[in-house]
Parts: sequence; C-alpha cells; structure tokens
Amino acid sequence: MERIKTAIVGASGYTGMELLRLLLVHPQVELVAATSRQEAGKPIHAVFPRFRHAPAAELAFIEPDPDAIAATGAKVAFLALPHGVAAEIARALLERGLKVIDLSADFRLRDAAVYAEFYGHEHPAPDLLSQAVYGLPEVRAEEIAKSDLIASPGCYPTSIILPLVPLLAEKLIDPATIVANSYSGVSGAGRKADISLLFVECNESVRAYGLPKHRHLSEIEQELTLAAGEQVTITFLPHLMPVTAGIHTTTTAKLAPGIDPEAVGRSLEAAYARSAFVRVLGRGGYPDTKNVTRTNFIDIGWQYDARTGRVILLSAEDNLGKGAGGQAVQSFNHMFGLEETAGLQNF
Ligand SMILES: NC(=O)C1=CN([C@@H]2O[C@H](COP(=O)(O)OP(=O)(O)OC[C@H]3O[C@@H](n4cnc5c(N)ncnc54)[C@H](OP(=O)(O)O)[C@@H]3O)[C@@H](O)[C@H]2O)C=CC1
Ligand SMILES: CC(=O)N[C@@H](CCC(=O)OP(=O)(O)O)C(=O)O
Repeated sequence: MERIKTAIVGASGYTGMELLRLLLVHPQVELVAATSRQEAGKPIHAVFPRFRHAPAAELAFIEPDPDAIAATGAKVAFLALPHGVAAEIARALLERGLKVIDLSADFRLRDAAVYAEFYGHEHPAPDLLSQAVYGLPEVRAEEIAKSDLIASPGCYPTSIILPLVPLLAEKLIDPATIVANSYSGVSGAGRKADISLLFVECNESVRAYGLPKHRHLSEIEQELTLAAGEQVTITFLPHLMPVTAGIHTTTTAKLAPGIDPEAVGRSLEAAYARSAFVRVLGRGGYPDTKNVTRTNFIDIGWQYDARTGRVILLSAEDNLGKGAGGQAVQSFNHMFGLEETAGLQNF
C-alpha cells in the first residue's frame, strides 16, 4: 500500500514534536512537510536531536505557507498551531484538497457564540464549524472516518469526557453534581516563553489556575450535554503539576437515585470492552500517569463513597498522547481506513 503523504503544520511545538515522534515511524505515513517559522530551513533532527536516527528526519522545516504545503503532495495535514491561527490555515488547506486534523480548539465547538464567549474573540471561520467532527474516536469513529475536518479534543476534556459519557448516557449519575479535578504536566501549556512556566516557578509546587471558567469547559459541557441528552454544567478545577507530561483527573458525581453502584463498573466495562486505548482498571483501580505517558492509553478506575452517595472516577493519560498527538493519529487511522492502532502500539 502506498504510504499517505502527510504534513505537520506547527511541527516545532510540543504537540508537533509528539506528532513527529509518532508519524516519523508510522508504517503507512510518508512525512512530506513539517512547518515552523522560526526553524524553517533546518532539518528536523537539528531541532529535535532525539530523531537523528530516523532517515525521514532529514526533511527540512518549511514556512507554514498553504501553497508550499500543498505542493509537497500532502493528502492530509495535522495542525498543531495556536487557536485562531489554525482556522485560517485549515481553510486554505481544505480549499487545496487536503484533509485536516486540527489539534487546536478552533473547530471543537458547534456554536460560534460559545467560542467567542470562551476564547474572547470572534470565531475565525464559523462557516466551517458544521463540517467539523469532534475527534474522539471512542465516541464517534464512524463520523471521523467520513470527515475531511477533524477537531481533535483538548487534553483535559479527553480525561473528563471518556469516563463520564457512558454513565451519563445510561443516566447512572446526577448531571447537576459533577466536579472534575485535574492535574496537568507543564508541556500542556505549550513550548513558549512564559515566566509562570519557568522551572523555578513550577518545580516542587502545585497550583490551581484558570478558575472558575477555564476555556475547556465549553467543549466538555458540549460533549457531556450530547451524551446526557440534557444540559450539563460542571465544576472544573485545573491544576499545574511539576512533571513534563501527564494528566490525572478525579471526577465525582452523585449516583442517581435507586442505582446499584456496581452498574458504574458494568457501564464502563461495556462501553470500552472493545476499545484499544481505554483501559478500565475496575473498582478500586488507581490510574497513575507513569503508566500512560508516551502512550495513547487512558486508564480509568472508579470507586463509590457510600457516605456521600458519590461516584469517584479516576483517569490518567498523557496530555501530549491521548490528550493530543496520539488521539489525532488515532483519528487519522480512521479517516484513511487503517488499523486504529497503526503507529500507536508502543508501551
Ligand atoms: N500541549 C498540549 O498538551 C496540548 C495542546 N493542544 C493544542 O495544540 C495546539 C498546539 O499546541 P502546542 O504544541 O502545545 O503549542 P506550541 O506553542 O508548543 O507550538 C505551536 C506551534 O505553532 C507554530 N506557530 C505559532 N504561531 C504561529 C503562527 N502565527 N503561524 C504559523 N505557525 C505558528 C510554532 O512554530 P513557529 O513559531 O516556529 O512557527 C509551533 O510549531 C494548540 O492549539 C494547543 O492548544 C491540544 C491538546 C494538548
Ligand atoms: C497546563 C496547561 O496550561 N494546559 C493548557 C491546556 C492545553 C490543551 O489541551 O489545550 P487546548 O485546548 O489549548 O488544545 C491550558 O490550561 O490552557
């Protein structure tokens, strides 16, 4: 089978680097373009020496010019760009016949007014929103397979939505009582200069941020509302923790009246029994970020607190893996009719 010519736009950032790590060795991919304004002209391995051994890393970064990207023959482009920037480049690449998998938030929301509310500026391409599919393969693999524009979910949302969707769909929990407490590694903030992200500011310290209305609430509530069939509004408490990568989320919600707590376990097991990347650890299981970093797995455990009537859901993933690059490659595999696990079978 001919390999699929693929571009990474914004390949010099952290999610770009993760995409390079996965796509440089993906058996069905030929990387034909990697963009960076700051690194244009340099071979990939000169910017990321970890890829020195990969022959494909001789490829030089190019400017993020849609004509230049299309001229490489790329059939698909992963966009690892800031919000706002991604939408314009997506439009230009779609017009040139490429499929687009966008890792930014630009196409995650169905409603441009909600985007404006949470992102503080008008949506840059509202006319494209209706053709985008929220790229959570465990929830909508069939739609992903048919789409030319994938909005890959945010890192925190993935860790919150996947444990909750089956329970909301089966009405096992009270949607009005959901609280999600998340801890993210510092790479979640991107590869940018910011005093609050310096080693000395983050190391050996944990802090909450973005309260009470972090922008990820918009996509989390959108997806939970769709699963529940009624409006869901949650409390989301993000924290920065001093590790390079990994997200741990603890979500609690009241068990719905008359429900057997064991139904929670049955629901999670049934929802993800055939899932290649969701590992349900069962009642009493404790997910740990060290078991999922550098992989596309999300581990989920659960417990029931009979004193408060609350279900406790625990999840761990890599913010750059299942929370970004790995999940985007999983969608790519669906779009091109490949094995879902192609290029993602590392532990
Ligand atoms: N970090 C994470 O854990 C996650 C991030 N995301 C999302 O993925 C996207 C990328 O994130 P991340 O990799 O962390 O970001 P980084 O800041 O690490 O990288 C951004 C990339 O975009 C390029 N870029 C920046 N501005 C422009 C511009 N105006 N035009 C063209 N290229 C530009 C940069 O290269 P250069 O400046 O050289 O052009 C760089 O390659 C973001 O939208 C982010 O929100 C999603 C899930 C998780
Ligand atoms: C630790 C940290 O700063 N994390 C980022 C989320 C990264 C992510 O998933 O973001 P996108 O929606 O931007 O794609 C934040 O809270 O803004």
